[in-house]
Formats: sequence, C-alpha cells, structure tokens
Amino acid sequence: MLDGDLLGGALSRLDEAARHIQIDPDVIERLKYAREMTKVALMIRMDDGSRKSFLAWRCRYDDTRGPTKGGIRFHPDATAEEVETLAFWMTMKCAVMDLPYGGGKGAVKLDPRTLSKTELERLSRAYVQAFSKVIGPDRDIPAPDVYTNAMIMGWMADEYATIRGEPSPAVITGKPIALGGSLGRNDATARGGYYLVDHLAKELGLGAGMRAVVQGFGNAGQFMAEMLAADGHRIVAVSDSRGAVACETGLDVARLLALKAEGKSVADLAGTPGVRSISDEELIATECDLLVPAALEDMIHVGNAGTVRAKVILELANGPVTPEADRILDGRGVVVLPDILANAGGVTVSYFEWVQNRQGYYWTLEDIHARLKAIMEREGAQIWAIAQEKSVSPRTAAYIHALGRLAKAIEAHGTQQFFAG
Ligand SMILES: NC(=O)C1=CN([C@@H]2O[C@H](COP(=O)(O)OP(=O)(O)OC[C@H]3O[C@@H](n4cnc5c(N)ncnc54)[C@H](OP(=O)(O)O)[C@@H]3O)[C@@H](O)[C@H]2O)C=CC1
Ligand SMILES: O=C(O)CCC(=O)C(=O)O
Repeated sequence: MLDGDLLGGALSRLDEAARHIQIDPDVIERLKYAREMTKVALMIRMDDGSRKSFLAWRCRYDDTRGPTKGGIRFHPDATAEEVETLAFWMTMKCAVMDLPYGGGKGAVKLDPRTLSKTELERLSRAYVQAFSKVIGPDRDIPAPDVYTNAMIMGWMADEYATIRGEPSPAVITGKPIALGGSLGRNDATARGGYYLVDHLAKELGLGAGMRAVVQGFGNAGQFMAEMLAADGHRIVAVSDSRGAVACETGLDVARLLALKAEGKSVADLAGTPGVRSISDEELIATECDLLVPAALEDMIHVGNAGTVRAKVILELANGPVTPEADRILDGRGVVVLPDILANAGGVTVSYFEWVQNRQGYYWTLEDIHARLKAIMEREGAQIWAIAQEKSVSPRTAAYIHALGRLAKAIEAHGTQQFFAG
C-alpha cells in the first residue's frame, strides 16, 4: 500500500466510526483480529507433467452474524494481509446489508492467465481439497472475486460434492446457472452500485447525461459501463491492466466489450476516431460526474487524490481509496460512496443464490432485481441519513451502521464467549 499498511488503514475506519457513537471498546478490539486464517501450498500437476506449487489462503474474519462469506481471488500480488483485509471488509459489508453472514475471503497467489484450462481446473479443485474443512454451507461460503468466475465456482462446487459424497450447492455462490447459480449474479455488483447512484442521484447532484469514468474492465467495470451507456450516460474514459483510453463524446462500450471478449485490452481501441490513449494517472484526473474504480485496492492515494475532478466516486472495487486520500477528497468536496455499500450488490445476490439453493426453489430475474433494488435503496438511504445527521462521510456512516448491527450481535451472543481467555 502506498499510504501505509493495508490492514491498518482498513481498521482505522473502525476507530473513526467509533468516535461518533457510543460503543463498547471491546467490540472494536474484537473486530481488529481475524477469527481464523489458513495458509496452504497447493501442488498441482502441470500439463507437461511437471509439478508446481502455489500459495493459497482462506480467512474467516468474523462469524458473529452468521457463516463467513466472501470471494476467492486469483492474483499474482495476493498476500495474507490482503486476504485478511478483504475478509474484514466482507464482515462490515454483510453487516451493512443486514445479510445473515460474517466476513471471509480467499486467494491463490498466481496469474491464472499463465495456466491452461485443465491446469486451472486442477488448481481450483486443489483449493477445495485443501480447504474442505474450512468451507461449508453453514460455515464459510466462497464466491468469485478478481480473476475468478462462474466456471471456476462450478469446478469448486463439483469438487466439494465429490468430497462430501452428495451435491451441496449452497457451499459456494456465483456458480453457473446449470449448477444452481442464481439469475442476476453475473451483473449484481454493478447493478447494486447502479441502483444506489440512481436512488441517491438528487442528493449527489447527479442527473441525466453524466460523464463517467470506469477504472478496471472486468466483471464489475464492464457491466457498470454497459448499464451507464444504456441509460444515456457518456463513458469518457476506461482502463484495464494493460492501458487506458478516453473519448470526449463517449466511448463505444459495445466495441470495448467485444475487445475484452477476444482477450484484448481496452487500450486496443486507441486510434479509432476520437479515441486516444491516456495514462492511468490521466484517467484518475479526468473531469467527470462519476468516477468508478472497479479494479484493485489503493488506486486513489495520497499521490493522486488531489488530481481527482469527479463529483462522486462509486467504489465498486474493494478498498480503492486509501484513508489519506479519503481526507483529501473530503476536503475537496468529492463524495465517496464506500465499497462496503457500493459494491455490496454482489454478495447480496450471492445471498439470494444461497437461499434459493437451500429452499430448492428458484426466483425469476425480476424477483432478483426487485429484491436487490429494495435492499440497496433501504441501506443506502439509512447510511445517507446517518451521514447527514452526524455530519460524517458516507464511509464513516456505513461503518457506524455496520458497527451498530455487529455490536448487537456480539452482545446477544454473550460477551463471556467472545472475550474469554
Ligand atoms: N466480482 C464481484 O462479484 C465483486 C467484485 N468486487 C471487487 O471489484 C473489483 C473488480 O473485481 P471483478 O470485476 O470481479 O474482477 P475481474 O477479474 O473481473 O476484473 C478485474 C479488472 O481489473 C483490471 N485491472 C487489474 N489491475 C488493474 C490496474 N492496475 N489498472 C486498471 N485496471 C486493472 C483487470 O484488467 P485486465 O482485464 O486487463 O485483466 C480487469 O479488467 C475488485 O476490487 C473486487 O474485489 C467487489 C464486490 C463483488
Ligand atoms: O459474492 C460474494 O459472496 C462475495 C463477493 C466478494 O468477494 C465481495 O463482495 O468482495
């Protein structure tokens, strides 16, 4: 992390929120430590017969409000600290949305694009073999995150069923529809963020014909760009890991999606009429109504926060704005809709998937959208109201909101269990 350590920065938000409410300091202290962190080396056979091992983690951060829930990331820069931080954010996110879950997260340290499809399947199965006693439909429920997808969740669900000797679809969400996945999970992260912005548009000073910038063009970023463009907003800049492009009159989102589907970069659109290549820092500094970080952590930091010329930042990524950058943005009047609310559409539809798997009855897409919209609007409005009432940022308000629910659950469990020993 550019502005300090990632976990320390994340936990500092707890202290900030606690300054504005009456809360037992033991609750804050308890939320500063993960309940369980498991690290293994996964050894798989490569297609050429050689063997390779990859570091892998699963963190169950806090299960006070229910089984732990959170995605699995495949990324070459994954670290134990990052996994723990992401699991902490999941704890707060599930509490913000009032889902009956705690927070968890997992990762494998690798670039999945360097593996063949069969190697990737063996790796995904090895992950479940290694963590088969950690995960479970009532214990810890994984889902997709960066560089993982429905296909990988399908292999993982299949491996878990093989180990248990029976299908157990509720162990993992974000599965292919054919294996008990939910309608609407694919675009849920972006859709939740979209519903939130739409609901708070008046308060945020946003309206028709917005200029939007999207950083990261994967699951979250692509669907967000598509929804914004479909509603008549202009996507004036986008990026992925290989570059960024801008177009004053609005990028052709269909062409960007087609490039990504062919395994190319958004940067490959540069040179077509009106489209120019820009740097990552130019993208952050692009004048716009809505800036949507949808890539990785720490993208807006002390070094570039002062260049942001957006009215509103919608954090579809987890942790894209450092605490120091938050202070700079706040001072400049940029409103940040925080990750633990803004990107919670994903885990919310994962929850719907888990519910449908358990009841064996499946909802229509209209049901999913209506339920997601209702929850995003309900929690978004409550957090906005807390922010106004206490004169705090939406992020601090979201932490206050989550802490209230977590504190109640901790208290209801009985403090002797939590603080014994
Ligand atoms: N998927 C989900 O359900 C949820 C995801 N999130 C969060 O959203 C964020 C994105 O996740 P998701 O869309 O699923 O992941 P994907 O793997 O689908 O996409 C990640 C995107 O980020 C891009 N990227 C990586 N590094 C950079 C960089 N340095 N600069 C610009 N772009 C970069 C990738 O580029 P390239 O295409 O070139 O590889 C890719 O387009 C993460 O923070 C994740 O934790 C949050 C809630 C739910
Ligand atoms: O869908 C889920 O369960 C979790 C998604 C996730 O990892 C996240 O919200 O960061």
